[in-house]
Amino acid sequence: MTESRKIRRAGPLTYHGSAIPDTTTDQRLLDRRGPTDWVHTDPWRVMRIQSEFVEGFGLLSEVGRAVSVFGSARTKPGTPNYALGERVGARLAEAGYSVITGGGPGTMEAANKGAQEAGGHSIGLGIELPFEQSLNGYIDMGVTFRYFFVRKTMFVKYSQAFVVLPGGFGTLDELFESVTLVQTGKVTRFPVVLVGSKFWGGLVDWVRSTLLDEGVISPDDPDLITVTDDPDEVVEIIRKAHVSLARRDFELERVAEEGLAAGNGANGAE
Ligand SMILES: CC(C)=CCNc1ncnc2c1ncn2[C@@H]1O[C@H](COP(=O)(O)O)[C@@H](O)[C@H]1O
Repeated sequence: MTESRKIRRAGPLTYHGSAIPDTTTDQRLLDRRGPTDWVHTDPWRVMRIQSEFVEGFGLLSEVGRAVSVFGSARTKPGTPNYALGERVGARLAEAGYSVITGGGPGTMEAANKGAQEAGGHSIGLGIELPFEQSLNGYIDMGVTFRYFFVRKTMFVKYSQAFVVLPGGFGTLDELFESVTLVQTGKVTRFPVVLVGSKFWGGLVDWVRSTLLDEGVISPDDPDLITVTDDPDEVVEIIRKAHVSLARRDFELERVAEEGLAAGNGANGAE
């Protein structure tokens, strides 16, 4: 690829050829080996971070029910895991969920493709990376973020379940961040479904044995994750979890209303 054809997306900006900066926005914020002028500019950077939140909220706030699908950026079309990603995207779309991915290649592309071809709503939340990268070609609504942490907020805020296909460090990061948010009660309606029992089996066994044996997680914690090989079951697990969470909400509301009616209303605090 010639220099002039290279592009890099950073938020609403697209850099071409020699205009592509040597570093990414995240590197300039986080990498302290760089020049120290960041000390003087960070307060201004906050405005840019804020604008990414505004843009993300603006794009996503009217998306209905949605599921985020994660998985390897390196999975090639025509492989079993790519086909699995397509089927998962399609089943979710058929069940009425918008499909949100990281907007990149591999399994992200597969899930977007499956969702789009099934007539669903396909969303990509891309990230500025040090090498050339654009959103995959199966996205109806996309935004490219500069900051990883802003993008991650969007996945959690605008989806009601996480589905995780086989992947590497990025996928593991997204998996464990979501499980931690559920474990600590930061999100309360979040099934986390791993797809591919052969790939995930070793990790799940390790969680159930080593982590439990060492006492570093609670006995119920392994149940925060469900594993399946069947895209239909992915949808079934998510539906069931949402129904039981809705029932729980209804029950909590009923108890609160009864309490109020009996004159013991507690003051809710944010
Ligand atoms: C060919 C290549 C490496 C492209 C990278 N391009 C990417 N574009 C968008 N999201 C990404 C990318 N790489 C990693 N991610 C994020 O991290 C996860 C995949 O990381 P990994 O490949 O499993 O570790 C994805 O769910 C995605 O949210």
